[in-house]
Parts: sequence; structure tokens; C-alpha cells
Amino acid sequence: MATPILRWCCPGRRWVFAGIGSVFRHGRGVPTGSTSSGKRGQSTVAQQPLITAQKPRKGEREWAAVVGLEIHAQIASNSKLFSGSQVDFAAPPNSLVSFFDASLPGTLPVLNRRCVEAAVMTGLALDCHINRRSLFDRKHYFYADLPAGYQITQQRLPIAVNGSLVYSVCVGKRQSQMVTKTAGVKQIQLEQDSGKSLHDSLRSQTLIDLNRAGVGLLEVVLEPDMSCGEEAAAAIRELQLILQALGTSQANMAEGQLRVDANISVHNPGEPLGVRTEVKNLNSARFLAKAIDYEIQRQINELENGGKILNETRSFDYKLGCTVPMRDKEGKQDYRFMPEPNLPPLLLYDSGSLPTGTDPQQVINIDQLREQLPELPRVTREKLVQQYGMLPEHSFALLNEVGLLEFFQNVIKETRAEPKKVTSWVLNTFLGFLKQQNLAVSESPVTPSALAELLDLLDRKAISSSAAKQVFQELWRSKGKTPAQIVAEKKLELMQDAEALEQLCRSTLEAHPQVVTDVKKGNPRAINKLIGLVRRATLGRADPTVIKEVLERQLSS
Ligand SMILES: Nc1ncnc2c1ncn2[C@@H]1O[C@H](COP(=O)(O)OP(=O)(O)OP(=O)(O)O)[C@@H](O)[C@H]1O
Ligand SMILES: [Mg+2]
Ligand SMILES: [Mg+2]
Repeated sequence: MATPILRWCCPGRRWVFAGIGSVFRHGRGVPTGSTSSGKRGQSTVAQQPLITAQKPRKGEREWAAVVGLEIHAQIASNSKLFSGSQVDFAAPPNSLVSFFDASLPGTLPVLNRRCVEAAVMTGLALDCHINRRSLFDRKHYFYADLPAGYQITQQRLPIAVNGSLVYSVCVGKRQSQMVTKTAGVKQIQLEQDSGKSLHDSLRSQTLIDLNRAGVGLLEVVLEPDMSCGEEAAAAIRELQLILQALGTSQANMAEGQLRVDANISVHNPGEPLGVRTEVKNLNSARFLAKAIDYEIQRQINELENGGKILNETRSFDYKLGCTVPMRDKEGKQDYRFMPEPNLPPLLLYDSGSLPTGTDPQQVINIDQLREQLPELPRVTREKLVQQYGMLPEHSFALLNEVGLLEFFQNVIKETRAEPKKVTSWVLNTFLGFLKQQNLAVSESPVTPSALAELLDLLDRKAISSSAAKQVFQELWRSKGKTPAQIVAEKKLELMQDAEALEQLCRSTLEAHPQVVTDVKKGNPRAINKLIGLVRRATLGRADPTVIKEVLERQLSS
């Protein structure tokens, strides 16, 4: 097979198109300005290409790619969706399985209130309409880790519909510009998770663990409003942050708490959307992006070579970086949906419509849940930008790492240093050290108070910035020492004796007449050489800006 060459585009790469689907041209990778129809996926920056479009050459075809996501998020709840079994992913296999989870005859589902509340809160956060009446259905398929032979889900009337997910992608030469985009949320439905099948290839056996069977899931279905892997990955990261802020799911992709199915199709702009394939169970944002980009190119190649796209389910081979067919969907998968007879319609209320005489504990009040909504990541980021004059990408970086924002805010509370300085130290030095050692913020040996004290020393000009870096390294290594102790031990405090510094500068000028001549001739590097010489003489304890001032004054007198 020929090596696929990317011939389509995405924001952040060279060619950007807003609207539904980026437009790609097969042949040379130069997009045109037209977009396919559709009101979703609107960029708040502009609904126009960011660079001037070129017309395709004669005989060349344009391609637009369309991506829609189905996201399964495990609900953070102590018990399962319809049984009292505990939810604990570290428990020994099959230790948390009730009779209902194993589907023994005579057992009945009892809906978990916490899961419903999580679905409503997620729906509200995503600007959805919450259905006051929703229904449960059985979706039948056969698999060994689904003991009932059906999954209880919400096919006909889900709990939330018609929302939107606002997310941002980086564009521009250095990915420094953020473009805000919106993906429609078609629906959010409550459903059960299946058990886990563990394939033991050595003994040709499949082992079944039912601990996960019946755990509550939120299926969030996004409209086909994205146009490449990068957009899909950004949308997923944003949803992850929202779920974590709400506390409705831990949404850790690596641990399978957030799993994504990507639906992908390509078409010629102006024509109806193409046949979609579905790449199942992607559990990292990076692989999601890779799988989508590969699949777009595969479909374009297939169509260009006169082939046809099958409405099939595919999986992503992480090692080879390509998608491979799993099973053909066309006409073969009949889920035989039917209403779940053992669950009544799920009714929700507003404060104004509570049924009289009912115990408020027995009903779910949407207005009450709305009041409990925490600040959403987008709002937090906007506040950071406004309050501290932070660059938008810095506000993203602070939220992308668990606990980093709290760390930053604690440093800000304790230091007199400027927020810009704090941002730079937290995002460059502190985060750099964490990443290098693969540590979480909670595992950091440097506390916010220690960093605040270090920044205060810098702010008071008690130490130079290079000394501050040394102190930080020592703080990281020594665990428990304070910055002041390290500065004293290592004799890093800046020279405060102005007369001594004057003297040192003067003797340096006398000892290096050639460099002085160079400075006078206008060689810009010569002054740096002099500064370096004085700094070395002070063992790095003098502030380079002060040295420069003194030297310049002495040179001009
Ligand atoms: N032409 C298309 N190209 C790409 N994505 C599409 C297209 N049409 C629909 N989609 C996306 O496919 C997904 C359909 O999800 P939905 O849950 O409604 O159905 P399903 O995939 O058939 O069901 P299941 O839950 O069994 O996987 C949505 O995310 C939607 O945005
Ligand atoms: Mg679905
Ligand atoms: Mg699907």
C-alpha cells in the first residue's frame, strides 16, 4: 500500500476553514474557500478561511471531512446505575457483582439518584434542554460480558438534548492563537456499562469480570461538527475538564473512565455528507486525533481510487497507527430496541412544578441542581485572563494539569511578586520539573509557600534570577529546607554593598582596556563581557542589571 500523504487540513496547520468540515483538495493539499452546509461548528473568530483560498485545478476534487463523537463517561458514584453494588475499579475481579448485575431471574432495576443528578448537571453545564420526562430502553446484543443480553439505555427519549460544547484550538505559526469553536451536543443519555472481557491468549481463554457490569455511564453524543483529529482532541479535553469540574465523572481516559467512539466521513463540498465509519474505544486524546486523521486520509484514498466507504466499525491499531475493520454495520447489527418494562418514565421537576404533597427528597429538582453548578473551566480561564492579564494559552495550561491552578492560586496568595512572574515560574520552571520527573502536582516536593517565599526574595532583589533557579533546584532536592536557608547556606544573597560593587567595576575596567575600547567602538557584546567578568568576581551575587548601570555610568564619566 502506498504511504498515505496528508492532503487535507486542520486549524493550526497551514489551511484553516471554519464551518462544518474543513475543506481539502485531493491532489495538492490546497483548500478552497467554500464550506459544506450546516449551521454548527461555528468559529467565533470567523466563518472564513484564515488564508486566502485557491480554486482547485481542473480535474482535482475537493474533500471535506466531518467528525462526530460519542463519548462514554463513567459516572462518579459509589454504587451502580440500577443496583446497590459498590463501584471500585481496584477491587478483585467479580467481587462487586449483585444478583441484578449478573442478571439472575427475578431481580429488578432500581434507579440510582446520584447518576440521574450527574446526568442533569452535565446536561445543564453543556447548555442542553433537560427532558422533564425521559425513558429507558433495552438495546440487545450478544456478548459474554453482558449477562442480560441487553443494555439498558435511553434510545427514544434521552435525559438531555440539544446542547453545545464550546472548545478552543490553537492556530497560527507557533500555535499561539486560540480559536473558539462549538460542537453541538445531540443528546446525553444514561446507560449501563458492560463487564470486562480479559483475553488470555496463552491459554486461549476469555475471562469475564463483572465488576464493571452495570456501572452508570453518560453517553454524550456530539453532532458531526468537527473536521479533524485536532479539533476532536480539543473538544474531548474540554469535556473532560467540564466533567471533572462538575465531579460527575473522574474522566480519566487512561483508566477507561472516558472512552470515545469517533464517527468519520468525507464528502465533496456542497454534496450530502458521506458514509461514516466508526472508530471504537479510543482512550487517549492523542490517539483519538491520530485515528481520525488516518481515517480521513484512508477514506479519501479509497474514494479517489474508485472504491466505496462501508458503514463499518473499526478499531485503531495503536502500534501501527492505522484503523482496521472490526465488524460490518450495514444492515447486520439489529439492536432490537424495546422499552424497558421494569422502569417507569424518569420524571424531573422545576421548583415551580413540584408535585404537591411530595417529599422533596423523593423528586429531582432541576433548579436546585442548577444552583449547585460550579464555575466551568471556560469561565475560570476568562477570569484568569482578566484578573492577571494572562495569555489565553497560559490559562489553558494552568487548567490542563490536575491541581496546577490551585497551586498557582496558593502561590499568588502568599507572594508579593507580580502575577506574570508567578505564571512564568509555575508554567515554566515548576511544571517543567514535574514533567521531567513524571510527577503529579500533588507529588511535588516544592510547596506553594516555598515557591512564594522564593519569588519574594527575587522580588526584593535579595537574590538574582540565576540564583533563584539554583534555589529552586535545591528546594526540589532537599525537601523541607526553606529558600532563605538555602540562600544563606549557599551564600547566594545579592551583594548589597554599593561601594564594594563600584570598586569591583572600576578595577574590572582598568584590568580590561581592550574590552573597554570595544565597548566604546560600539561592539554590543563587549558590555556583556564586562558584566560577566564583574559577576564572576562577585561569585554571582551581584544583580546583572545593577552591574550594567554602574559600568555604563563609569564608562561615560
Ligand atoms: N456522516 C457523518 N459523518 C461523521 N459523523 C457522523 C455522520 N453522521 C452522524 N455522525 C455522528 O455519528 C454519531 C452517531 O451516534 P449515535 O449514538 O446517534 O448512533 P450510533 O453510532 O448508530 O449508535 P451506537 O450508540 O450504537 O454506536 C454522532 O456522533 C454523529 O455526530
Ligand atoms: Mg451512540
Ligand atoms: Mg456509535
